[in-house]
Amino acid sequence: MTIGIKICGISTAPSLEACIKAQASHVGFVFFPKSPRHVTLQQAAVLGAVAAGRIQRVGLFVDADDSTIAEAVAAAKLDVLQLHGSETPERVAQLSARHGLPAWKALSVASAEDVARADAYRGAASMVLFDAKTPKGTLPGGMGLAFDWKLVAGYRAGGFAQGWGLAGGLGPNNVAEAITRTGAPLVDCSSGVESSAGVKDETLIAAFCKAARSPA
Ligand SMILES: O=C(O)c1ccccc1N[C@@H]1O[C@H](COP(=O)(O)O)[C@@H](O)[C@H]1O
Repeated sequence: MTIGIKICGISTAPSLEACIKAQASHVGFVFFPKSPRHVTLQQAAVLGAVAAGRIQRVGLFVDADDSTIAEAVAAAKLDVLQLHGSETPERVAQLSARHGLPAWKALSVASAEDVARADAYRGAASMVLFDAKTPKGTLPGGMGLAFDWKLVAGYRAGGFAQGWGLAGGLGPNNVAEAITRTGAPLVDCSSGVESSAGVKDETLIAAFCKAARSPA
């Protein structure tokens, strides 16, 4: 099985090139002003053009309004929407249909009940992305926090056309074990390949991608 690898929070051309060189499948551009990884429309347009046809471009949004999403899709020529807030199944389906793009729904997980919430998104989202629950008042992701992988081990993603993904606290040192223990077909990493918040490290990007293709 070819593992999907998404590196999120790309905001510079060198880090984008590092993802392509390391053969990641997706890069994420964060359209959430509270994030240290937020990109402007101008940055997104440049990065989106460089990425075109070389790697899939994912736009990350947190309960964003229609115009924010429409402007980002147009600027970066996004291939995928990643909805990382409290978007309902109806909102996910509406955005996917409006933009003609697959939509990934991120769900924060701390219990089996949180994982079961994915059922409501079958047929609406093309993928469910399980991430750790973060403390109140902090970012809803990108915090380097992991959850108990046992909760999603062997997850059956029927009804999600693109399957499912694992995020939260992944890095070069634990991604192989995470894949082996959960069977996740896609892994997503942001802070685990950074030297400081929002600053990607090209060596860590390469190490993460290599480790993800070498299950423990
Ligand atoms: O990366 C961010 O800044 C971010 C902000 C708001 C929501 C999600 C965000 N990132 C996503 O969070 C997960 C886990 O990140 P990490 O690897 O634990 O740092 C990942 O899906 C990112 O896409």
